[in-house]
Order: sequence, then structure tokens, then C-alpha cells
Amino acid sequence: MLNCLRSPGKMAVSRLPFFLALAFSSLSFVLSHWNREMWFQDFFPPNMCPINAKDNTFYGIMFDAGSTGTRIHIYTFVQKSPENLPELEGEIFESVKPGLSAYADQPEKGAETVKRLLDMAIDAVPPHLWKKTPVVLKATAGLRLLSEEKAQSLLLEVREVFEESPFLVPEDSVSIMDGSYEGILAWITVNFLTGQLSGQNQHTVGTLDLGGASTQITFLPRFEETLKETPGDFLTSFEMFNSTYKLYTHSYLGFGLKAARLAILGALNVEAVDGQMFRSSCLPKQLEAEWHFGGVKYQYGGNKEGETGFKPCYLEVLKVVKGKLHQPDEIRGSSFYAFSYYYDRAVDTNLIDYEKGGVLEVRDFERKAEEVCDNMEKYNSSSPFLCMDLVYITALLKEGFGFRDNTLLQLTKKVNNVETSWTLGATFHLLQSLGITY
Ligand SMILES: O=c1ccn([C@@H]2O[C@H](COP(=O)(O)OP(=O)(O)O)[C@@H](O)[C@H]2O)c(=O)[nH]1
Ligand SMILES: [Ca+2]
Repeated sequence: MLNCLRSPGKMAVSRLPFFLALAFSSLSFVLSHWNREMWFQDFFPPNMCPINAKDNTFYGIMFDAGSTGTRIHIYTFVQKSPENLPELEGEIFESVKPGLSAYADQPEKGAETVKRLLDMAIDAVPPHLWKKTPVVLKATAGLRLLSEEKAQSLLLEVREVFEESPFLVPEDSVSIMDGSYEGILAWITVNFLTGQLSGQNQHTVGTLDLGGASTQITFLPRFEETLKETPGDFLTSFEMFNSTYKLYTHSYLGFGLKAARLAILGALNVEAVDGQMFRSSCLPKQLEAEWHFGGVKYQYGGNKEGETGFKPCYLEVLKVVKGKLHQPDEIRGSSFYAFSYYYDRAVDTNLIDYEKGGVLEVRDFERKAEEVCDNMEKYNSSSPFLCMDLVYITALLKEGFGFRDNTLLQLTKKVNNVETSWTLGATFHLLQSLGITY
């Protein structure tokens, strides 16, 4: 087997089977909502390893500046012959914690974390291709929640790091991504990797992404009714294989798992958090601790005297979720791909295997929440937030989006060894918009 590692550190290199390459011919979409065009064409998945860089190999570097961490994805593509379309060959992935927003008051330090990741790309991409390899960073909810001034100074510092690198720095290479893009691009990635964007019988799958600060839901409505009863800004038109699709997508800012913890504790958007103790029935009774998120320190603890456990916790969480999200009827009976914190918490509680993922029903999260919340002393060694997180996931799915107890969720971290992240969709768009088709 070929060794794909080109620099020290924890890297994952992924390869896709060739059958996907054959299945995927061209993809384009038009975002009518913003009157913008994006063409995703000519990308075929992989069957080679980046270490075999030949003349026909090219790269794309995409940074995901998330609220809890910053990640680099270095994608490798191969153009086998001028008349053939390029294939996606593999992915090198690395991440650091915390995310950029934790450096709100030290933008230079934040940019240093990006530089360290970018150094990996210097090792991974052959020097003669540096100038042709675009590098882009898109920030998500963590930066959306910062003040404009703080967010902009972070982005400026990162831009300087890019300018000093040997890579191609496109215009607008460092930005905060619109939440709708986040959902759409993740949907593109998942449906591309599962081979649903090609051929006659396309059965696309909906996607659920639960980040630290925001959460996205995206699917292709099948019923005219759904289109009629959905607010206009939840719908986005795009073209693919000469067909026009209307996608339902929405990003809920402040509904990511960690932002939800603050909301449940009553600490979200509170001005002076210093010295305040935020308590919840979702936490172990005797707990008193500190938690850092988005560069702010919070003190939190359990209900020393009052109630603790699943029931009181569910009522507390309900206040944060109920009536706050749009509930499309159509999704009640459909199944969805779910990743990020849905995946992590399912792994933490042995609902699924870390490597394989698995299929769960919504009620599996509820059962596990009851088990953990009513036996908090037994789960002492894991995160003190485990009960709160599971109850939030249950309430978000049931009371927020309106899923049924038996709605199926396909918990997935990687498809054919490629991360189910919006970054692949974003890279397709980037390469196409730059006309990088060798
Ligand atoms: O390439 C990635 C990037 C993020 N995550 C997951 O996304 C969640 C964190 O979300 P993030 O920091 O991106 O927050 P956001 O900015 O999206 O709200 C955690 O479950 C991570 O494991 C992941 O699985 N793969
Ligand atoms: Ca994310």
C-alpha cells in the first residue's frame, strides 16, 4: 500500500473507489437567491495517492475556520488526459483547537494557528505547483457571532499569512461564509460522495450538521406543498445535470451544541458574565466549574438544592428550542445524514462505532439522554455536559425540526474515506471559478 503521509502529524488521506469516478460527470448550480452562479463541473473522485504527484496532478487548499477548531483540507485532483475530466484523488486533513474566535483579542496569535496548518500544505504540495494552488479560508458561526471589528481583524491577519505564503491567493480568499452556503455545500459534498448527483435515479439525501455555534438543515423537497409553505429565504434554486433543483436550507445561528449550552444556562448574550454562576438541572448536582467558549470564561454548576435529571432538564431545554425553528412537514418521514456533534455524541455514548458510524432512530438519542441524565453519577468521568448535550440533540430533532421518534438518521463522519464537510463542495466551486481545469 502506498504511504500518503508527507509531513509529521496526524493526517488522514482518503481515496475513493473508481466506480464513483465513473458515476460523476458534471454538476453545476445557480444560487438564485443571491443571483450568483456557481458551476461545479468536471470533477471526478479519486484512485491515486498524493505522493505520486505527476504533471497532471493539481491541488486545492480549503480552511474551515469553525467555532471550535480550525481545519485544513488539502484536496488532490488528477487530470489523466486533456479529454478526460479531472478526478478527486484524495484528501489530507488536519485540525487544531480552539477555533479562531477564541483569539478575538489576539488576532495575530489566531493567524499563527492558520500558518502552522498551512506549513503542512507546503510539505504536501510539490513546489512547482505552489503558485497554481489556491488557498481559501471560510469562517463559520464562531466569527459570525463576534463583533464586525474583531472578526475583520482576525480575517486581515489570516489574509497576511496567505499573502506571505507561496500559494495562489484568490480575491476574497478569507471570509465569513453565509450560513446558507454552509448547508448547501455540505449537501453537495455528501450527495457527491454517495454518488447521488449523477445518473437517472437520483435519490438525494438530506443533511443535518450540528456545529458548535450554528446548525444547518438541508434537503431537496419532493412535494410541491413543501415549496409553497416554506419561507422564501429557506429555498435556494440551483441547476445540476441540466435540471433545476430547489433546495431547502437554513443555518440557525446560536443553535450549535455549544452555543445551546450557553442558552440553556441563560448565559448567551449576557454582558457581564464575570463572577456569575450559571446553574442547570442538566448538570451533576455538586458540580461547579469553569468553561471557556469564544474567548469568554463562564462559571457553571448543578442545581445544588433543586431538581436534576432528564425531566427537569428536558423542560429547561425546551424553552430554548420550542417554536424557534421552521418545521417542514415533509421531513417527518424521511431519513437524513447527520454528522459533526450528532456523530460525536453518538460515539461518546456508544450508540455508534467511531470508525463505522451507523443508523439510529431519533428515539435512540432520547433513550440515551434519559439513561445519562437519570444516572449522572455513573457518567462522571465523561463530560459534565453529556446529559445536557443529549437532551438538546433530542429536543432539537423532535421539538425543533419536528422529526418523528422513528425518523432514521445515518450517522456519518466520512464517506469513502473523505470527510463529510462543506469544504469539498466549496473546493469544487473554488477550482471551477478559477478555471483550474488542466
Ligand atoms: O472537518 C470537520 C470539521 C468539524 N467537525 C465537527 O464539527 C463539530 C464542531 O463544529 P464547528 O467547530 O465547525 O462549529 P461551527 O462553526 O460549524 O458552528 C464537531 O462535532 C466536529 O467534530 C467534523 O466532524 N469534521
Ligand atoms: Ca462546522
